[in-house]
Amino acid sequence: MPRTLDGQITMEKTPSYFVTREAPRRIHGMSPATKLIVVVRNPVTRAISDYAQMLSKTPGLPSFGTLAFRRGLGPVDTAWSAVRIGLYAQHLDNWLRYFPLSRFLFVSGERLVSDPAGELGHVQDFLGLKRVVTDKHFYFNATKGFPCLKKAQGSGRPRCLGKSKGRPHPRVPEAMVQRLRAFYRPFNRKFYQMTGQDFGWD
Ligand SMILES: Nc1ncnc2c1ncn2[C@@H]1O[C@H](COP(=O)(O)OS(=O)(=O)O)[C@@H](OP(=O)(O)O)[C@H]1O
Repeated sequence: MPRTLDGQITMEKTPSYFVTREAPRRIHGMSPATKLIVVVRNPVTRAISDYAQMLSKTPGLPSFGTLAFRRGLGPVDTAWSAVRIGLYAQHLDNWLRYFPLSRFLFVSGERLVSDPAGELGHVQDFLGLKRVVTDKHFYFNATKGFPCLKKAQGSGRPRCLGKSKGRPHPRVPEAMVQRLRAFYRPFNRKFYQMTGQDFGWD
């Protein structure tokens, strides 16, 4: 990590930290005062999004259903990373052995799309920053189907996230979606209890 002067904040972003067993111990060892921001979205949509990303890198991958369910139709395969990552309560359990809940901010991935300024308001408050980023900074880009920045820093031109963000998802049969929803429900409920936040996925 780069050195941080007084008045500066160093940020590091890696999605896999949240699900990496050794990460909480190591990060706590580096600084127990670290603030932790976790963006979570409906684990079913998350799994499909993850699969879309895998498919973009490995065309010809087996179907979503083949990977998500053992023997194609059997129980949900929690060994598959796209499924396992969505077990947020289990991952959080591992972190809470090292950090109290007060060091976490959980950002709703859904609200980050529907109300980016609102979610970033919480982020700024959590970090003890003045609310500099507001709804004035965003517009909804109908082509992209997502909010984008009105002016990117340094260029003054609008800026959307890249092609790998906000990709179309492959169609997954509704029955599979429902089975996954039912599978995640108890884990989601536990996560709502642990965080004191209802993310509205059920
Ligand atoms: N403003 C805006 N523009 C585009 N995309 C947005 C935006 N806000 C949130 N998202 C959601 O971000 C999802 C991709 O983020 P990831 O966490 O998968 O990215 S990464 O793991 O850091 O590569 C991506 O997921 P997919 O839609 O499944 O591609 C988006 O839903």
